[in-house]
Amino acid sequence: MSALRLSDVTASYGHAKALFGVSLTLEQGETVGLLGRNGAGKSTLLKSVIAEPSVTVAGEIAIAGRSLRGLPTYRISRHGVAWVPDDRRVFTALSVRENLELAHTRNAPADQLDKVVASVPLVGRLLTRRGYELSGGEQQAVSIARALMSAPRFVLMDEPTEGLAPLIVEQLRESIARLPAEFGVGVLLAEQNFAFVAALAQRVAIVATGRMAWAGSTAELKNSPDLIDRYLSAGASQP
Ligand SMILES: Nc1ncnc2c1ncn2[C@@H]1O[C@H](COP(=O)(O)OP(=O)(O)OP(=O)(O)O)[C@@H](O)[C@H]1O
Repeated sequence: MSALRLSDVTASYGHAKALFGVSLTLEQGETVGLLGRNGAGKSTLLKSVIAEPSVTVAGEIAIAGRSLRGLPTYRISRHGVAWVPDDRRVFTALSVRENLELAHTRNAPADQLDKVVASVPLVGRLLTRRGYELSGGEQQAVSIARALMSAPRFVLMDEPTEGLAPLIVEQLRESIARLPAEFGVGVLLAEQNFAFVAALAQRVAIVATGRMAWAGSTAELKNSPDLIDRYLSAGASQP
């Protein structure tokens, strides 16, 4: 089991800085919540890890002590980091099965599709459907399933519940809950939905205006209404 470690990471879009010296560790087999208001820097942190081209990153990001510095996105993916973007990016003209098969890499077991479908059952019922026929929640399930097709060590999810109905959010929660044990992955869950994070994550980090504002156990945050008021969006669901 290895860890993904961010140390003193600074990120900017051109001249505009969005992250200021952020540090965070994610172990394989655990789920960590990344909370914060709109514009706090959650997506930027995930994009920094995968070296998304719009972001310029300084500081250290490493897996098991091996630096990812300077590597392009596809190489970082080969090191075992998968990203579930907030806009889901399902190929609309392809079937769900084709969307998943395209993401099946050589390092992953031959039966990875069966394993993924067992963990994300919603996707199993959709295999012959085209991307354009899917609801937002179904697209989200496909996006998560696709991330698993490369047998990653770490999965970075960007607001998977955004805009989704409670019933499908519950199905996604059940699937995400299985991932650390069934795939051995570490899940970094960027969210504004605190109830969703609290149901899945043992630890939580809060970013505010690009800085790490607080980090600790989910249980501690649940019992800290002042922190919730200060750092989470008004109306963020509470457990
Ligand atoms: N492509 C971009 N170009 C310039 N600035 C950007 C870009 N993307 C994000 N930003 C800025 O970076 C800061 C952090 O944004 P980010 O998207 O990381 O926040 P977030 O916490 O994910 O918010 P949300 O919950 O709204 O997605 C914000 O000030 C935002 O305006």
